[in-house]
Amino acid sequence: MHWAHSRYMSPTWSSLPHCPTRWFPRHSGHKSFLSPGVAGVLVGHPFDTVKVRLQVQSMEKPQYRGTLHCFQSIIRQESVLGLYKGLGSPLMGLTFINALVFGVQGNTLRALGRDSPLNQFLAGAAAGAIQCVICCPMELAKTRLQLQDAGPARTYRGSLDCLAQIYRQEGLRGVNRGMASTLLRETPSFGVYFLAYDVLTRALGCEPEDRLLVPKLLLAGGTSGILSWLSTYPVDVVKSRLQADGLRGAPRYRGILDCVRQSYRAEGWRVFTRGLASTLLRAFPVNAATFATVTVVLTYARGEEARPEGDALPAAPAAPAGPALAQPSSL
Ligand SMILES: NC(=[NH2+])NCCC[C@H](N)C(=O)O
Repeated sequence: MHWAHSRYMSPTWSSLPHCPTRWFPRHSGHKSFLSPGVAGVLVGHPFDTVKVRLQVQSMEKPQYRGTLHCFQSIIRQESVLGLYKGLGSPLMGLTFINALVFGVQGNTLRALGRDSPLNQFLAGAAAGAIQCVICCPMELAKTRLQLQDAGPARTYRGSLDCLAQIYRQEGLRGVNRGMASTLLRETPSFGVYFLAYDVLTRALGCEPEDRLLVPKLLLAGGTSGILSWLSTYPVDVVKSRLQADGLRGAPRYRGILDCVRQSYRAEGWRVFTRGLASTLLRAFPVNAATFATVTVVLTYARGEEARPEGDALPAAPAAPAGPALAQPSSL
């Protein structure tokens, strides 16, 4: 794979205005708010609720026997709406998060200059770390609402009420509970997320004129989502436990290491795989839709911007002398 031959200079690529990054150009931030976020959240949230319930339940007297039993129990005891508890939080946060993620990734890759596997990972990791500013409080509210009892006994009336109560009682530190574990989860996983997408779209030969482009983007996006969740899943279990801690009684954990130690002692290493099946069932469709939509929309947007009013696309400059460019999979 000729990383030295940037796909920025490929004929199909260079007919567009200078696009500093392979997928998400520097200005993609304000464009990538066009995320398919709402559809993805509506499809994925039930799986996320099941994941959180399985991650946090105590195995001393487990309420759920597994993924399917958890789905059935929630629907039976809380109706389908039980699967959508805490929905407001990701709905409010996701557009900002996706705009931040794709904007930071594109700008960082541009700043790093060379498109290489390491830089793809680093640009994704930077995006993953920065979006934690929104992701952590968003997931704190989501997790607590997904776990709280229903009815008048419920602690929080909604996501904003949850964050407001926590802020009043514990200040900014409370609203950012779980920030360290969120950073530990998101930074490497977003690096894997974008690197995997880059490698897979090249391997699949994704090109603008490819009639199988969208199925290939969906496959690459969904697979990248699964690989990214697998890469740091045990940290996600710890994060959920820390963000749920104290919801029903006195806090149990003194931090990440104490949570790992207590969880392992009580339930063995399998505790760090709780809810994994539901997570992977969610990860594929949500990320397939996210990556495919953002890539196609931005490619179209770039094509539109490149086309001067009424003129044909500028002719691609002759390929630079030297070895033939590797067939780029860039769009
Ligand atoms: N924790 C991660 N795996 N992050 C990367 C994927 C994030 C993506 N927005 C999702 O919700 O699936």
